[in-house]
Amino acid sequence: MTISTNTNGVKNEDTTGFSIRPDRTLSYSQSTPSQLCTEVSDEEMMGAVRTMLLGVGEDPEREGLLKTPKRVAEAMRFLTSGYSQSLEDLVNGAIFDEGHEEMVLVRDITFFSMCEHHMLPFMGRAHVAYIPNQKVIGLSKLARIVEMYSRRLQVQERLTRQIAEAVQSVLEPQGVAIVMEATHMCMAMRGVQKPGSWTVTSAMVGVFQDEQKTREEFLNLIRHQPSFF
Ligand SMILES: Nc1nc2c(ncn2[C@@H]2O[C@H](COP(=O)(O)OP(=O)(O)OP(=O)(O)O)[C@@H](O)[C@H]2O)c(=O)[nH]1
Ligand SMILES: [Zn+2]
Repeated sequence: MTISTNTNGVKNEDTTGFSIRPDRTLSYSQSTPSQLCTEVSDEEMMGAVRTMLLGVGEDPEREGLLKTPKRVAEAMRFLTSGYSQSLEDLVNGAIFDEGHEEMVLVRDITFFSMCEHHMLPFMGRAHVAYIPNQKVIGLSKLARIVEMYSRRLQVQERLTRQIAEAVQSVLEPQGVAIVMEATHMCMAMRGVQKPGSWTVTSAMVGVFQDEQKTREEFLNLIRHQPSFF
């Protein structure tokens, strides 16, 4: 099976050549540098924030900034907490043998991540679909998978692919389809300064890649706006 990842469109050409083999579903991109995280103490992280405050010409001793290093260190720990989670713990055995073989789609899963180039946020919505091979997964677990990989330093393409790989590895379904739509603060607040631009990435596995009809059904379902909220 091959995952195709595309930017600025949801067409399905295989642009990456990335492939999942049964013997390496947890490839490098799934690995977590959690050991590195624990080697740096909170005090060291706070010291680095203090240095940054000095670097931007601020006075870390002024009242409003006294607790800022601690707050920033805590915020960074939270925003990267996905490094210390595992897929197995997250799924918690919530896989059910339902004999279901039709598409399951959880759409509009909001996510917040941080770009690894600038450590600035990018955020948007993820749409996660799969076609079961008898087994289904607890719906919230799909959102939790999105959350775990989002809470790391990322590029959107890798994030999209990791979610697809994760669903594939825990369920072994007939296919997985992911579309992520995000806006990047490093492109909005700084640099090229283009607020309002959206980046769309997709990853298609199995039948979603092989069968145009299945892919189109998925793309149609995420186009329609649900009306409840
Ligand atoms: N493909 C991809 N690029 C990203 C993502 N997040 C940020 N980038 C880009 O990473 C690139 C880094 O480019 P550099 O030239 O090294 O850094 P820079 O000088 O800060 O670039 P500018 O943002 O153009 O000012 C920029 O083009 C960003 O838009 C992402 O998720 N995917
Ligand atoms: Zn960036």
